[in-house]
Amino acid sequence: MVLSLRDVSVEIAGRTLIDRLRLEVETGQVVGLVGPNGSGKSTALRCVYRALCPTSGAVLFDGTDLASLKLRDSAQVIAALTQDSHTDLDFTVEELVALGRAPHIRGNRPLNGREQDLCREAMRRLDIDHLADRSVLTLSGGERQRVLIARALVQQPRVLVFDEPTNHLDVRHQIELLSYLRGSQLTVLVALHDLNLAAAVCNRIAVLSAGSLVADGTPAEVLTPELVRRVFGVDVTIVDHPHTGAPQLLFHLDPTLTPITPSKGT
Ligand SMILES: Nc1ncnc2c1ncn2[C@@H]1O[C@H](COP(=O)(O)OP(=O)(O)OP(=O)(O)O)[C@@H](O)[C@H]1O
Repeated sequence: MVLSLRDVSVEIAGRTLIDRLRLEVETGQVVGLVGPNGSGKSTALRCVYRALCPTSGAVLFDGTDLASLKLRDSAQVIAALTQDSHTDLDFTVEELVALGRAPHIRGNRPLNGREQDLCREAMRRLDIDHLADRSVLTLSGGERQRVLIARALVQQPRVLVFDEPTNHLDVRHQIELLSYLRGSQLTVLVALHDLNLAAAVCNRIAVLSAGSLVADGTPAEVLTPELVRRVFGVDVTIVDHPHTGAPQLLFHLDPTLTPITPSKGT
């Protein structure tokens, strides 16, 4: 087990955001974290990439409590793409991607030839090689997201922690990214809102609701109409994907929801 969340709880200002979360991620698996807004997905991931310390419980990497490792050592093995990833500094795309090597570099050593090849390969894979000399400040949301993903890949981590990596990406780049993650043999813990993408890419899906784990299993085990109704409050019909057999959710629109109109006399 490469990554193991053992009864992780997070309390902030007297409120329990995560309640005794137990989650295992095996080497080479893609594990999806899904749940409604505010259910605690980002909070759980923050404990893994160490932006937060659990109030109780522990996150183990290869059996070692992450809290006992230097930040630099854990950054060598865990790379994160987060909701808080900033790109508000005037770096070029090439420079920002190269920063992914920072945890592996002592002092001001320049990237060696192998590392430069790695950066070029990541930029090619993420379809941003043509943007290499552009300032990241001038990029579109999807281009910026792809730069941050490339930076995480050149870190060559043992575990990738991705918080909504498909944000801003058009459908082709979403499919390319998730196909890459699925085929890469990388160990990935990824928060996703799109349940159909989660079903297509994840070996396992863990479902959070109000800070608690309410289901954990294969997509077919977890994504049932009952669970989707109970956790997300929407009705779905579930069919098997004709090529892969993965569950696909067909959502029912709610005909009782009507537009908001101003009340008379206001
Ligand atoms: N620093 C904080 N202080 C107080 N409350 C917080 C803090 N960080 C998160 N929360 C609250 O904890 C809950 C879980 O937030 P979190 O961002 O983990 O949810 P999420 O499942 O990632 O949501 P979303 O799908 O909207 O991104 C939310 O109600 C949020 O308002």
